[in-house]
Amino acid sequence: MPEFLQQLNDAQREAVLSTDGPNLVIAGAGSGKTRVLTYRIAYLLSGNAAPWNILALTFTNKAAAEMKERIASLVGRERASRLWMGTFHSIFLRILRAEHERTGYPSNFTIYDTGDSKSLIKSILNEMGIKEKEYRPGLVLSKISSAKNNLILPNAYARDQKRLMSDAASKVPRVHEIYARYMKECYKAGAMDFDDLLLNTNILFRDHPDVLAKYCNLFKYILVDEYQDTNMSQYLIIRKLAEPDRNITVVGDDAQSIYGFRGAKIENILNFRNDYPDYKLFKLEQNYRSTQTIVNAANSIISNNKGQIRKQVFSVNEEGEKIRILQAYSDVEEGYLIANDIVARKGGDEASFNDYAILYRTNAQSRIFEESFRKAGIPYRIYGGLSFYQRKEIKDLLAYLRMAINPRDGEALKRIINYPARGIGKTTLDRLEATAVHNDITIWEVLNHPGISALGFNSGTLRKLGAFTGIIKGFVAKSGELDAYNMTTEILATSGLLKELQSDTSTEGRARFENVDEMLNAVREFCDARKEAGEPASLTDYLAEVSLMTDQDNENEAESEKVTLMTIHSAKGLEFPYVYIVGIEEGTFPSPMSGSNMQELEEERRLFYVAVTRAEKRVTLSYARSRFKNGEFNFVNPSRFLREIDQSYLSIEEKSAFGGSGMREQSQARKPLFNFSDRPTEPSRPKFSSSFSNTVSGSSSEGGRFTDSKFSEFDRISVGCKVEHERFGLGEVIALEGQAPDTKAHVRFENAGTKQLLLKFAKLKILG
Ligand SMILES: Nc1ncnc2c1ncn2[C@@H]1O[C@H](COP(=O)(O)OP(=O)(O)OP(=O)(O)O)[C@@H](O)[C@H]1O
Ligand SMILES: [Mg+2]
Repeated sequence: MPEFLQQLNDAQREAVLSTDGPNLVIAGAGSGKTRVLTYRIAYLLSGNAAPWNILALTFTNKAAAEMKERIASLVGRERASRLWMGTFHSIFLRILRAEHERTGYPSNFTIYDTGDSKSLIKSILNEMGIKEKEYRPGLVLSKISSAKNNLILPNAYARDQKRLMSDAASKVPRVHEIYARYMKECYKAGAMDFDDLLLNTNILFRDHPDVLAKYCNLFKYILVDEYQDTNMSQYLIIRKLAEPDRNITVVGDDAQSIYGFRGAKIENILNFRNDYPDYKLFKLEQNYRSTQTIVNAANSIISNNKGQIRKQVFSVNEEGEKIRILQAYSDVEEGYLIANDIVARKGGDEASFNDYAILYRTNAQSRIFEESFRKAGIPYRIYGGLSFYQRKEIKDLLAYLRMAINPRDGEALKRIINYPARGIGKTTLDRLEATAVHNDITIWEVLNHPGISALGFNSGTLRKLGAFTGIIKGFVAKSGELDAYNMTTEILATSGLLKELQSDTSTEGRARFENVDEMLNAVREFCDARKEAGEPASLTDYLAEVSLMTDQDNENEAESEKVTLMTIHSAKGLEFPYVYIVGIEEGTFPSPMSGSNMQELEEERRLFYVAVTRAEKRVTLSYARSRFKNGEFNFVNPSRFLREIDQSYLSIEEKSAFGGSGMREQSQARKPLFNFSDRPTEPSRPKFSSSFSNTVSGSSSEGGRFTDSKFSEFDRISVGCKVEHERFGLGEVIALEGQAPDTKAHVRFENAGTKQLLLKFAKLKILG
């Protein structure tokens, strides 16, 4: 037995050593599931298995890279290379490219991201005479995505009564037609969206048994991480590939299933038992990641869910600090509280910014923290959201690169046909597009068709279109010879993009230029790394890598120290010493959508469990009492999840940007903490209750303490006063109502209309 297996506990080692047959590892967070997969691969490699016979599917590219690194350190880089390890999307993209002749797609098919897909749906709606307002492209796309992930093709969709009824209920009864057209357009454009990568793999394996047999033979061992979040499409691929050897090991935790909204099925775990009745079950119970307090608190959260597989999780690490709860008056103040907290705590043991993570429910929450961190001088890195590759100038350049390898790519073409401006207007493009639709060809084919001169364009326009086509053809010709880097510099120079960017000397313009320069660096690094590893560095390879980046794969990851900001979804599988989970309010977390539905609420609770279990040493939870959301200012209630944590693991910290900080542990409080009267019942319409500040402080006098220190300055306020508000700007008080501390001011703002503001929360500056 290799020495490195000593680095596992008995249960983990058993799971690693069971190399043949189906294995299911079900275990709680931080118990070493990913570690078992990693060591299992190392163990297989230290025996007779060849790396190319091992298929390991991870949730992110980053997880795959880290695993590979670890395996290399255990068995040597040579053995660890050539593993089939990556996300479902990247592995099956590779197979679809290799087998493209069977699928009818070009080998260098493009991958449409969500933006491309939505844009295509908009064109289709336009053509069908449907208004975008009536059929929101995002909604249509999510319905198409759900169908694909359940392997329902357009014809089957049109017969699927349940889906048709659901569409009718959402007032979008023609989704099935849009779906059929969408599929056709993607195929014509030589493009696949993310779901297609899985769907087409299923179709490939279904229609070409010889291809399936080839990969079944190749993959002697199959391993899947985060199995609880696989969807139907992924499940079927794995099941097919695992035959006939059935050497399949999956690890997962039903309590961490958080992608139900995207079609992931916890039932896949139960199916595993039915599909492989001779399976071996392994349970890991010791959490190595977190303190006892964190593990116990997380257990108390998840025990509120009815639908779950019961399991033990314990920690023998130190007991650790209690879970802290910070209360802020507003979302802006929440940002400051946390920035101050990090500044105050960093130092001594807490030496590095890398040790801190801020986790939120939705990407939109990041802005407040970005601002407060910037002001406090805290370096941060942000994952997901509007990433580098979604910036306009980068998408423009990427569109040129895409055209160079696949000019049929309609979304890329529409993006750049008149950028930089070359006098090809919207009317021209509309006519080209209409002709393409009418003749069932692509815009590129229209441009290259001899009949284009008969479409009624004047000679000037024809000349401009010809020039554009010429430029793209030049790129296509070169893309076979040049590597990704040389191709990119060539395109920048010849397309006019570089000149366009250089001509804008404004601050924003310079920033755009620097971003493009940064991308050029990234392409160069990509090429160098590929060449060093003896792998191809073509434009096609580069674009595949960029398209398949997940929210966890931060593209400009610097070595420097930074606080991590990310959604809870993208924090899956990761760990940080100090974790802040923010915005724990009804209507934010749980999200407003989950208010009425038990299943969705349980998914939100699992998400909360995932968030808490990312932490090694300390968890800090925070909520605000008011939040600006969807352009509206709302008073909000603390989340029901706070009440669900066993209160013996909590401590409340009262801090405020107005000064004053005090910490009390719950054990010393006289009243239970979350026995508050404004128990949320209608999360989608949060209502304010002034009793909260008393209840949370444990006694009314402490609630009063806040009032005293903060509101005295408002004694000066009167009708006619000029005031300034952080968001609404300058205004004048036109009326006052109610008694302190619940006095409300009606303020007419110069640029924001009249607002009613509760003085104790509004942070008004009185100008006189
Ligand atoms: N036997 C062990 N000895 C020392 N450290 C361990 C052991 N098992 C796991 N760990 C460490 O505990 C942490 C959690 O392990 P791992 O990430 O594999 O858990 P997991 O079950 O995959 O968690 P999650 O459910 O969050 O994905 C890691 O830092 C890992 O290195
Ligand atoms: Mg894991």
